[in-house]
Amino acid sequence: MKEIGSGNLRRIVYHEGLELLNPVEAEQVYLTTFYTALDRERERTESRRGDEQIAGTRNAQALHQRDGRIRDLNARLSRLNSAEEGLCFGRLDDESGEVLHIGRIGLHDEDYEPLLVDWRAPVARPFYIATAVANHGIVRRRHIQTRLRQVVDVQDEQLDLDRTADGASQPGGGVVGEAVLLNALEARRTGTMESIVRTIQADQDRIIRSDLAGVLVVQGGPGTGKTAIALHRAAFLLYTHREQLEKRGILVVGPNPTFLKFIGQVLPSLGEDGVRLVTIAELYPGLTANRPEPAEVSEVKGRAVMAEAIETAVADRQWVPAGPLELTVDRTVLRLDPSLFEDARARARARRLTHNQARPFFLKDIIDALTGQYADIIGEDPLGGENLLDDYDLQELRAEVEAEPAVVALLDRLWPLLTPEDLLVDLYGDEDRLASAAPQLSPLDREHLLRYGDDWSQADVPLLDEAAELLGDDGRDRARERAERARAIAYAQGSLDVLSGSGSTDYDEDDEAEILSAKDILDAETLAARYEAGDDRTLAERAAVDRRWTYGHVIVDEAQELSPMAWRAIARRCPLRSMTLVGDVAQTGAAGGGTSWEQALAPTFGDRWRLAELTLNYRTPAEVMELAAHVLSEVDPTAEPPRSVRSTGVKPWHVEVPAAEQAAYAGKAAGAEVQHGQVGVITSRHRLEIVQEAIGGLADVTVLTVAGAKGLEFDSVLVVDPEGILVESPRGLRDLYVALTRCTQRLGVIGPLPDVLRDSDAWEIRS
Ligand SMILES: Nc1ncnc2c1ncn2[C@@H]1O[C@H](COP(=O)(O)OP(=O)(O)OP(=O)(O)O)[C@@H](O)[C@H]1O
Repeated sequence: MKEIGSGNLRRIVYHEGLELLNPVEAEQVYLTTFYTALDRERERTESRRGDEQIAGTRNAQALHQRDGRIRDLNARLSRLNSAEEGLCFGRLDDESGEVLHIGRIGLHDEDYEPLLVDWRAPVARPFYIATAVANHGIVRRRHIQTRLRQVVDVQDEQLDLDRTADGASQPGGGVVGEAVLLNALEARRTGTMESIVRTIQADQDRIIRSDLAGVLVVQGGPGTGKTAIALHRAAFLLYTHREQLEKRGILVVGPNPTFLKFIGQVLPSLGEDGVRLVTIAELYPGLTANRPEPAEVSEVKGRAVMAEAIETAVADRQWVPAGPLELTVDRTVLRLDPSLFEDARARARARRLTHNQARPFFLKDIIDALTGQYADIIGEDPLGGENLLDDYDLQELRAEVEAEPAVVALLDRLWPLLTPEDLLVDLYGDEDRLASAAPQLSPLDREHLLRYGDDWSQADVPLLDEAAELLGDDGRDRARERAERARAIAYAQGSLDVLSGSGSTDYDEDDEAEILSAKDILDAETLAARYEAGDDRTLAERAAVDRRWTYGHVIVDEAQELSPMAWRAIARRCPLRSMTLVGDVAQTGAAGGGTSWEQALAPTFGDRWRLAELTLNYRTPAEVMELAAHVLSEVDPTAEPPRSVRSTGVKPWHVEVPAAEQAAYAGKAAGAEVQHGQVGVITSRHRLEIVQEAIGGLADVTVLTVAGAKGLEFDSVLVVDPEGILVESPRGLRDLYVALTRCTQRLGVIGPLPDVLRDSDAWEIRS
């Protein structure tokens, strides 16, 4: 598509006399033109794809290029399809009367002149940031509301202070497109997050368009749009740096699977794939890490000292016996001194390889020594002459030593081949090993780690990852490479079959020389290249099975929850350190999470990160935020609560019911609240089951603990047993703050009020 020059708005005049129409009718004319262009582009793309699919070629390289083109066309088609809903939503008029329409994607007319501008293009930016004071040359911003392919409303903001326009409003309240924004915020929630592309605010836009390079931390209170921004930033970065990011992709890390489901549709609705959404538990391929464990255990596992503990645990597996050892090979007794092992270990370690990579070098040293000693004994010349064995004999002896079970067992004890899982199972299962590897931990902390079994919790994942780095290839990676190679061969073979089966296809004489031959198929390098081109898995699928996959950009949501060990695992996935980390240190629930960004990030990133802050709350009504602010001031007296952009006029309600009746009351109240939309019932961990039973699968009602509710939102929220939430975790106050700030409209609290909320007259008291 033709690029539009920054700040140089094109005049687009399609129909004479448009200005005589009312704004809705005038915009309808434009909109119809855009949809015509969209349909045309779709048809063109479909027909190009059809042509590619039936095109015959006998040239192997051309075949692969064709597959690549089909993939690109598919991506283009899904982008076009995703733009159907709300294709155009804005218009800018500049001082010279030029007009620019902003949409979900860019479109051009038959002459390749720009028609509709992608919201991410630089020229679209004034739509989000222009104000009457700094208008970027724009005199009017128009918000266009559509349903299906019809314009239903337009709202104008006059940005030229000298002009007066009929029906045009001045931007107010510090927000852009106030009426449209408030409409969006008032709308009932659907249970999944939606794109905010129509109403991104100026401070959010600055973050979305911030440079790709470096670590950007976005701190903002509840509802300030951090998640929404992080996802739109991913879409922006993919658009702006497509070449760079398409190959490596973007990783989005979220707190739990429910949250990932909640946000999962935003990027596809913006026409973007190439993004992998995961929880920390999924970072380590081939493992399900869902074993629940007490918070204090996870906290110990997340501490930075565990990196040293893992390193020492690996070193401890490179064992040197305290005294001399004797081994018998074919009735010959060999005596081995500890210094032999020490020297071999020092030489192997000096190679600076991973444990498994260094192993063969260590083994070779020991076997050389054993074979030498063995040969000295059995080849000794009784007459005192030179050793009687020749090279052939020595080789035989060496083979004998290598095969000797006692030698194999000894070598496995001295320097075993280890998987990360082996290392951790052995470490957790042995008090002495733990004491040796983690002397920095107290006996109680080590007791927390002590366990038998090989199932895993989320907090184990960063430790397994750490171990994998130090141990290196344990043979599984090679097995994976072999499997990939087998896929490549199958792919090449498939191509060959297609070629040999398509004898009737026309082809150039020149192509003949390049016909895939058996020799080509056996060429590993060619195969690898072809495999890349022929791999039809999505980027997310390829990245998911490869622990060492590194991404072009990493986004972490609810980043305050990550432990130092989790940060190390994340940083490994992005050596370029191009990251966006969004969160709120006042909402930290995990015992090992951070309560200040400096403290959380220093061990991994030092001070090499930049901070952006958000202060407006788009979710929680002012009436609810006023209450939540009491809790925040207990969490951190210096923290400023985010300012709600709207109030609903509805007071939060509270009812004091005895503990035994709270669940039943919640069931009744939830039944009444569903008339207002999606209901979230948030309760303490120990009341979860009983409240779930009382709700009994009511449609549009979700029962969760605070940890499960992180990042989510509902039209109405019922907080059941606030005291329980407060006392059952050392971060109880922060948990209560999170629970109170999940609603977009209405809040009810069931159970005795904690002191921090008691004195407020913001409540409607129910009996
Ligand atoms: N510019 C905007 N236009 C419309 N809606 C917005 C805008 N910014 C935020 N929102 C809405 O506000 C709500 C809160 O946004 P989001 O969940 O991204 O906030 P958050 O900062 O991640 O919150 P929390 O920290 O509480 O999880 C969402 O419904 C989101 O769509």
